[in-house]
Amino acid sequence: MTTSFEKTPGWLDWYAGPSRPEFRLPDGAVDAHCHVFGPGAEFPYAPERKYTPCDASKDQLFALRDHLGFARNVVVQATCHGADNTAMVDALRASGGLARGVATLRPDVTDAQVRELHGAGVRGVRFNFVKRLVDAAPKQDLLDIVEKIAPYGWHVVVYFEAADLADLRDFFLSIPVPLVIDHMGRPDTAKDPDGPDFEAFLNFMRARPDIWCKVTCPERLSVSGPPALDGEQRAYRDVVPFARRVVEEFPDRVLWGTDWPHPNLTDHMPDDGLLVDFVPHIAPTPELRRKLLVDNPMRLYWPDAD
Ligand SMILES: O=C(O)c1cc(C(=O)O)oc(=O)c1
Repeated sequence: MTTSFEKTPGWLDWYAGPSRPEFRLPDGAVDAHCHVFGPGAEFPYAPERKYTPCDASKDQLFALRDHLGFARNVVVQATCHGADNTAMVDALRASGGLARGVATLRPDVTDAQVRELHGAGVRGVRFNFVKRLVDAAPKQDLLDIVEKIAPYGWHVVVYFEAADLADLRDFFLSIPVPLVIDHMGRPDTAKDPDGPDFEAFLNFMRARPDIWCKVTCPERLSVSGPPALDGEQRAYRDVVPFARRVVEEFPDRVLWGTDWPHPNLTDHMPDDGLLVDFVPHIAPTPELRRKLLVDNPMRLYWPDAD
């Protein structure tokens, strides 16, 4: 049986034929936030999904990895697959150890299932608080999940909007495993990077030494652009001061990734080669770049690698 899906109206497909980055990634660089979508005919999208994407397969992801010069991927379960981690796990298994994963779990997940995911390369669970992407889960359910993953040394990836941090902060701090924040907690980049809102985010990061941050998604966070298209080397300038503050204050707990295939962008689809060229602007020294792209993700996802 062939299953076909109709993309959400206005869906922007990932950028075909990205440029080769001018910035040469350090050896062993990890794309620490990316997704696979389906293909829907093989790995159907979840009935409870809030969007239906274009397909973005593991082979296409691995081709992008090689083209951009990354060595490894961290594949984060996309919400369009709900808690069915099959497509993500299939990518991990096909990667020959070059991909780790972050899963979505339900509270009734069994220890045997967590163990199997661990064996496939999953090292974290994602809790999503972005209302346009998921319906809210009861906090107790999330804490029950934490109890099940903690023995495996996993972390919790949290995705939330800046405006919700004040309400979520105490809950986050009650989670007894490391936390990884998606997309810098989605700051409003029209505001002052030195103002009280971003300071509240930085203060949250200061609250515990095991809170990590992905300084990702300038294409999502930028208000004034310009977009990473047509060779633009000064893309998303308004996001730079935010990301740079995080990288400079927390050099040992920042991660970077492409966010390919960039779900739910509505304005433009970036050239991923030019997105890689954004990195030196937020991590201005070779040492910061090595930490961001190699040392930190390796410590979190491949701690046993040589
Ligand atoms: O902002 C988004 O729309 C988004 C969605 C997803 C997902 O659907 O999993 O993941 C992301 O990292 C970002």
